[in-house]
Amino acid sequence: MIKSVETLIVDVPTIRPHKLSVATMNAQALVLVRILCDDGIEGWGEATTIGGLNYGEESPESIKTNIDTYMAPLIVGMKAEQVAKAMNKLRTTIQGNRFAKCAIETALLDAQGKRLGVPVSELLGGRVRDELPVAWTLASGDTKKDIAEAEKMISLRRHNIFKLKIGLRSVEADVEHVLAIKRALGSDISVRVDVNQAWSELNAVKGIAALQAGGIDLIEQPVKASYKASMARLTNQFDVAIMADEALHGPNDALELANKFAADVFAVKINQSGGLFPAIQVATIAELSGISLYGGTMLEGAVGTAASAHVFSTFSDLAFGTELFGPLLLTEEILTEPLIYKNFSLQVPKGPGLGIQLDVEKINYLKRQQGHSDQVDLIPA
Ligand SMILES: O=C(O)C[C@H]1C=CC(=O)O1
Ligand SMILES: [Mn+2]
Repeated sequence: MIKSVETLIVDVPTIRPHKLSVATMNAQALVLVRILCDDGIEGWGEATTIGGLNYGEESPESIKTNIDTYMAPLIVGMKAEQVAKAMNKLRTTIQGNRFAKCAIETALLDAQGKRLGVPVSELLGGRVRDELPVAWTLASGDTKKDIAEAEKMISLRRHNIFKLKIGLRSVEADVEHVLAIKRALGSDISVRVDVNQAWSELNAVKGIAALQAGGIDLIEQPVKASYKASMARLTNQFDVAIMADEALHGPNDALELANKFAADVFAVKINQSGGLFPAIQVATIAELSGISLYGGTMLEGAVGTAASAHVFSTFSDLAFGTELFGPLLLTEEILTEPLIYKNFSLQVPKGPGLGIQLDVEKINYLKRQQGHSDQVDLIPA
């Protein structure tokens, strides 16, 4: 039986300012969910947003409040081993709130995996890989610093795929920045861009043409999420892969984008999809439509990253790899044993459930005290 659902917010500073077109992040707020079951098993889940409400329509505070007030009472007392039934109750009773639902589904699956002695990946159909290639996002905003950061990552054998956050400056300035980095890193290194919806279609045509000519491999969400026809025209016009990210809020969007031929690649995210099973549905729609897959992140900490890794490990074709670097952007470790990054990849945990152990003392020390939401360290773009 599900005995209790606890939520807490943990604010963790980033290792450097992370500059996106929508916000500059100096910290990440992890919303952690702990579900206690009457068989003594506990499960952990996590939701994160990017820049409070700058990126999406849920905030860390809304996730916590909505779980505490509306979701927990619906599932407390239900059978903990009936994860699908509990999630069905939440999904049929509560509108939206994909991130909150994802955190709860993660915690229930973590507990269920521990109960059955199997990794979450096996509850999702089974992993086909134990390692996931991991891109790093260069987002200092400074060309020289980004090149130095990339070179360091390559020499550490931590990352050989780099994604650059652009869209704040003029198209010309951004293209110059990206191509300077591509030239410095050479042809063996994959360089991609994420525009985070910042371009008009006209700017996108200009920018993508120049980036394609300069050897860039992937263009992520160049225009607004709602401009699906525009995404379709860009996908049709250019050889370079166009990826949908913010346009993908779960399986229904995936179906619409696939039907409109509006992307070459889907960035699958467990939080944006509304949970681990909906994320798998997004991937299934992609696979059935000939769309390539990329394992995305909402800059989750260790719990959400481990959960994402279990999901992505089930994808047979992960042509563009993943960007599961969230924990590496944070200054504090919240696991007793950190996730393992080596040989340009993240190892998918092998133990029961998520296969991770939370450092509860550390989490208690870091957790936001009630009424201190002003701790969030955010600079709007
Ligand atoms: O992809 C996004 O839009 C969000 C996120 C993922 C990596 C990163 O730096 O930001
Ligand atoms: Mn993106």
